[in-house]
Amino acid sequence: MKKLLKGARVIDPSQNTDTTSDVLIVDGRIAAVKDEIEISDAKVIDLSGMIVTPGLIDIHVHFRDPGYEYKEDIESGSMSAAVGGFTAAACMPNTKPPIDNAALVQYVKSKASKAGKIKLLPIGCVSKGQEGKEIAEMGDMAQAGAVAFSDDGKPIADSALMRKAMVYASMFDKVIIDHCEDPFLFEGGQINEGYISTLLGLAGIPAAAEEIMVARNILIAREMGTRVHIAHVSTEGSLRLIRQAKSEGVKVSCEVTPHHLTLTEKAVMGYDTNAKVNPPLRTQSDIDALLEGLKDGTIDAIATDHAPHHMDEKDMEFDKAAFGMVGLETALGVILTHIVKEGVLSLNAAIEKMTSGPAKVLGLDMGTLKIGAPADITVIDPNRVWTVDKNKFFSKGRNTPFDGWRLTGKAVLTMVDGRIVYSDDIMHNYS
Ligand SMILES: NC(=O)N[C@@H](CC(=O)O)C(=O)O
Ligand SMILES: [Zn+2]
Ligand SMILES: [Zn+2]
Repeated sequence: MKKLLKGARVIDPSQNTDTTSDVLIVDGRIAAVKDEIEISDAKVIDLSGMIVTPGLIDIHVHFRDPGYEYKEDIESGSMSAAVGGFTAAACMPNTKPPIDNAALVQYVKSKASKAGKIKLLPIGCVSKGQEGKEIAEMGDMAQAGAVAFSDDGKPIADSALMRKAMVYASMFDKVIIDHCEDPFLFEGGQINEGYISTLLGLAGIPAAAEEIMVARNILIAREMGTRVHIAHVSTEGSLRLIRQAKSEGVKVSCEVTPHHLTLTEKAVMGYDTNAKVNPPLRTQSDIDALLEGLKDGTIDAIATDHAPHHMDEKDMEFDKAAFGMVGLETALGVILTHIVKEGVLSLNAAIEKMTSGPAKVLGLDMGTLKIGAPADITVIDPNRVWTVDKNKFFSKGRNTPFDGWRLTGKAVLTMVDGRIVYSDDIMHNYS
C-alpha cells in the first residue's frame, strides 16, 4: 500500500532539511521526499499547512506493566504516546516485578507488539530486583532487545556498582541512564529545598542531592572512558557540570522534561500533589539554566518521564502522595507553546531534541526521514489552539499540572511503519 503525504512543511533535523515537499511511503518505508510527486496508485493525504517530522521519540516513560496496570498498561501507555505524536518510547523497568531479565524484556516487547501502536523500547534494570546490590543479567537483556539500563525511580547509590555497570554496559554498546539522587541528602524530601519548602513546612530536596550524583557519574565515565546518561536533569549546577564534562570530552548526555522547563517550585503552593515530582520542580534560575542548556546543546533530548499514578495515590496528604506526573499527551504542545513560540529554540531544534537527539542517546538508527527508513512520522498542526483536559487523556493517569493550559500546536496524525496509529478529528477521513 502506498501513501502520499502532500504539501506539508517537512522538517528532518537528522538531515538538516526543512522544505515544502511530498512524502511517498511504500511498504511502510520512506520511498521519496521531494517536490510534487505524482503517482496514481497511492492514497493521498493532503497536509498543506501541516508539519511533517520524523516520529517523536520519548526516551523516558513509565508504562507500569507488569504489576501496576491500574496506573497504566502497555496498551493505554502506547495509545497515550501515539496521541501525543510519539512513535517510539523507551520504558523504565521499575515495574512489579522489575524488568531485570530477558524473559521480562520479551514480555514488554510482545505486549507492545500486540498493542500494535508505537515502538516500545524496553530499558532493563541495572541491578537485580532494582535492589542496588548485584548487577542484573544485562547481556541477556541486551540480546532480548533492551536498549539501555537504568534503576530509575532510584539512583544507583553504590559507586562501585555504577562503575561496574558502566563498563559492563559498554561491552554491549549500551548506555546506563541514572536517576541522580544522593539518598542521604534526599531522605524524606518532598519538594525543592528553599523558600517554598520552608513556607509550606515540607522537607526539602537540595540541589546538591542531584548534583553530587551527576558529578560522581561524570568522574566514573571520565575514568573508565564509558558513557552515562543523566535522566531528568533539573538544576543549574547539574547543567554546569555536564557542560564542563562535555567540553572535556567525557561521554555524558542528558535529558530534560517539559515540566522542569516550564514550572517552578511555586506550582506546589496550595499543596498541589500534581506538582509533586522527582526530581522536584526547582526555581526560575534553574529553568533559565535549563533553557540555556537546550540552546547550547548541553541537553541532548527532551523526555517526558511520563509517570502515571492512580488518583488515590495523589489525593492524599502531600508527604504521602506519589512522585510523578503524566506527560505524553502534553509534551509537544507545551514545548511548541512555551519553548518554540517563546523563541528559546527554533522549531527545528525542538524537533531535533524529540527525534534524532534521543535516538542518538540510545544509539538507535531512528528519528529520521531518510530514504529507506521506516515511515515513523508525526504530523503536527502548528496553529491548532487547544486546551488540556486531563479527563480526555488516553493515559490512565490524570496526574498532570498542565490541566486547563491553552496550548498552540498538536500532533494530528501519527504513523508507525507507514500505518496510521492515531488521527485527530480533522484527519479522520484518512484513517
Ligand atoms: N519521576 C517521578 O516522580 N516518578 C517516577 C520515578 C522516576 O522517574 O524517578 C515514577 O516511576 O513514578
Ligand atoms: Zn527518575
Ligand atoms: Zn522516571
